Formats: sequence, C-alpha cells, structure tokens
Amino acid sequence: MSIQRPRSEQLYAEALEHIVGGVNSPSRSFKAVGGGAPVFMKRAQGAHFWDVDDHRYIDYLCAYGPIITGHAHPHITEAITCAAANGTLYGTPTEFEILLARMLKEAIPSMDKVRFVNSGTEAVMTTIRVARAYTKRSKIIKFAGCYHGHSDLVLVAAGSGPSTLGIPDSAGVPGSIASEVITVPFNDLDGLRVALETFGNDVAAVMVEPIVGNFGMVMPKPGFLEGLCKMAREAGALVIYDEVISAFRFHYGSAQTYSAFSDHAAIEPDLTALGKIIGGGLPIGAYGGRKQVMDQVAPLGPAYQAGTMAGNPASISAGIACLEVLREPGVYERMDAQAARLADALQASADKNGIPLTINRIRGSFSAHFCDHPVTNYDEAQDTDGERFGQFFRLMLDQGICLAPSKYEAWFLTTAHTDEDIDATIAAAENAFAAMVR
Ligand SMILES: Cc1ncc(COP(=O)(O)O)c(C=O)c1O
Ligand SMILES: NCC(=O)CCC(=O)O
Repeated sequence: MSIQRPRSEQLYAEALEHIVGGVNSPSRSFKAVGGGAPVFMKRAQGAHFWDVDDHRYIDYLCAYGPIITGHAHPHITEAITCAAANGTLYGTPTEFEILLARMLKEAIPSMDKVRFVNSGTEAVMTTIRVARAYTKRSKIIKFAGCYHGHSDLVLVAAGSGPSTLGIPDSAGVPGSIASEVITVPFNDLDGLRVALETFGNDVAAVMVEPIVGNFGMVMPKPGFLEGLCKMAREAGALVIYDEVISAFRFHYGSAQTYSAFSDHAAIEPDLTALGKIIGGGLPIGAYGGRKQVMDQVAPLGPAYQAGTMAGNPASISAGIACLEVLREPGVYERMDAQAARLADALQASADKNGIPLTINRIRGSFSAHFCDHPVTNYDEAQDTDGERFGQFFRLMLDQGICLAPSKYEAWFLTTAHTDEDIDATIAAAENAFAAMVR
C-alpha cells in the first residue's frame, strides 16, 4: 500500500535547512506518527488536496478546523480577491469590520462588544488580560488537555499539539507564570470546587473549551457547564469560553448557543475567544463579551491590546463570506449526516476487525480513539494507543486520506465533501483496519 513521495522528501530536507523543524507549526510534523517527511501540498480545491508528487488526498485535517466550506470556495475566493484588489491593509477602521462584528454578535448574543485580532492565541491571551483587569485578580483555572494557543499562561497541560510532541508544559514559561494557572480535569466539578475553595479569592477567570476539540472531540457532561459558571461566579471569577474551534463548527452559532444545552442563560460566559472558521481560511481571531467587561479594553479602558494587522480587509471579507455560506439552510445537517455515516462505518469496520475504537462525534466532526473505554477527559484521551493511531494514519495517508498527524486531533467534514468522498474513505478505512490485524 505504501506510496512514494520523493518531492516531499526532498522539500522536507531543504526545509530542515531553513525552517526550524522544517515546519511552521509543530503540529504539522510527523514526529508522533513515525517521523519522516510530512506531505508537502501544492494545491487544494473543495475537499481535496494535491501533493507535490501529484497524489490526491481527501482532506479531513481541514487546516485544523478553519476550512469548513472546503478549499477555495468560490464565494470566499471572490471576497478575498475583491478585498486584495482594493488594498490589503489600511491601518484605519473599515465598514466591513462592523458587518462581521454584527454577524458574530447576532450568532453569539453573550458578546455585546467584539475586537478582532490575528489568531486564536491572541484572542485567548487577551481575554485573560481583560479578565484580570476587570477582576483585579491574577490566577486562571484551566482544564487539563484543553489547548488555548501558545501564550505563556495557557501552555500548562496544553492538549493536542504540545501533548502530541510530549511537551504538555512548555519550556521557557517561567515558574512564576505557571504558578498563576491551576489545572483541573475536564468534566470534574468536584475538582473545580476544590480549586476554587483553595484559590477562589485570587482567581480572575475559569477558562474552558465548552466543547473540547483538543483531546479529541469531547462533550461536557450534562450540568458541567452550568456548574462551572455557577461556581466561578460565586467565587467572583469570570467565565471565559475558548470557542476558537467550536464556534460555527456544529451549527450557525457557538457551543454556548448549541441546542444540546437546554438552559443557555445558565451557561453564558463573560468573555468568548474566537478564531479559525470566522476568518474563512485567512488569519483571524476575535474576542468579545459583556459591555462592562469589554470596556476594560483600550482605548476605553486600561487593558492594552493592539494589532497592526488586526481587522485587515482580506481576513474580514473572507470571514463574512464564510459565514454567508454557513448561513445557507441545510449546510450543517448535511455535514452531520455525512459524518454520521462515516463514523458509523469506521466503528463497524474496527469492530469487525477486533480493533478497539471509541468515536466521539459531534455533528460534522469527530475523533477516533484507539481504546476500549469512553473518552470524557484528558487522562482517558492519553490512555489510548498512539502507535496504532500512527499505523492507521499512515495506512490512510497512503490511500489518499489526509488526517491530522496526532491521536488527539479531530476529523472535520466540510460542505465540500461528497458521498463519493465518504465512500472512498470508508473503503480505505476497511483496508487499513484489515491491514492492522494481519
Ligand atoms: C481551542 C483553541 N484555542 C486557541 C487556539 C489557538 O489558535 P491559533 O492557532 O489561531 O493561534 C486553538 C488552535 O488550535 C484552539 O484549538
Ligand atoms: N488543535 C490544535 C491545533 O489546531 C493546532 C494547530 C497548530 O497549532 O498548528
């Protein structure tokens, strides 16, 4: 089944000479799946990639989440082209920024005010600063395995990327900063209670991915978000939702407005961090929240946050166009149905071959864990067979199926995946599972 990729090998060798580790984000390295050259892609269209050796792949990596309408969607491409033709960066406000802010606010009503930044990392980093400014406290509670970007504070027990490479707690983060972060297991209200009882008066915010995307896709247990919000508020701390992955992933809205949760008022955060999908494939981040809290931000308030590239017309236009596509009726239902068919077939095929597999599916995305137990927190996600994942990853890649090179990452469907893509993926998985037990 193994296919050759001489041009990727050659480019990787060259890249290693010039770019640290040969990659511009460590998540792209194949270190956790047996090493060697990552595949260098040269073109992407719809649900497909072509590599530099002219092999075609069906894409479930989807750039780690932003590509939800498929690659080079004509409506988004037109918006970007048009923005570029009118100048890529002004350093002044533009009318489009207001439109995207309005669209985000309509979809996520807990945000009275929004500010655009350039990445999810920046968005999260700033929500923490704003929460600290507002509460005049310094500590943060986060949940083990949730990834919130690569700013110092949140690189403690940091989930997918760092965990894949065996560095959940980054070097270069001073102990004094790490000591400002308290880590609690996800889905564990008792753990949160103890943390708040111990440190409550110093806690500025409890930060969480309300639906986790960074140790697989993991739903909060019933009552978890309600309990989290209640306990945080009783302790005088703010609630920050990192919805960089989850916003617009499962429906036209965010986790905090998702229909799986019955009492939306009880799970409303004070601040929300956004990124990925809202930029339609261009760099973006945003954060927003209650007016009173957001008024802390400069130029209104004392919390400073700025950005030369922030709100650039291309990213904003791409974001608007992406949300316009997602607003079309039936879009999420279709991704849901395709993901259901794919996940069910993967499970059946693994079962048939006697390979323990736990699939966590939330509408159009899912994670597949090589284990025989549920995955509801980081410990359980770690306790899965990484070697088997690596083997599966390579067997799929060699049949033209592109997954993230990490056992912690999700599979993402897009509006561009066709029934034929799903059929081909199911057939490839059948072959892969059969090969794994031979
Ligand atoms: C939940 C979450 N927050 C924050 C980030 C950081 O976003 P970025 O990579 O755009 O800085 C990510 C990226 O993977 C993420 O998944
Ligand atoms: N779920 C983790 C990521 O999406 C990380 C992407 C990156 O840092 O390249």
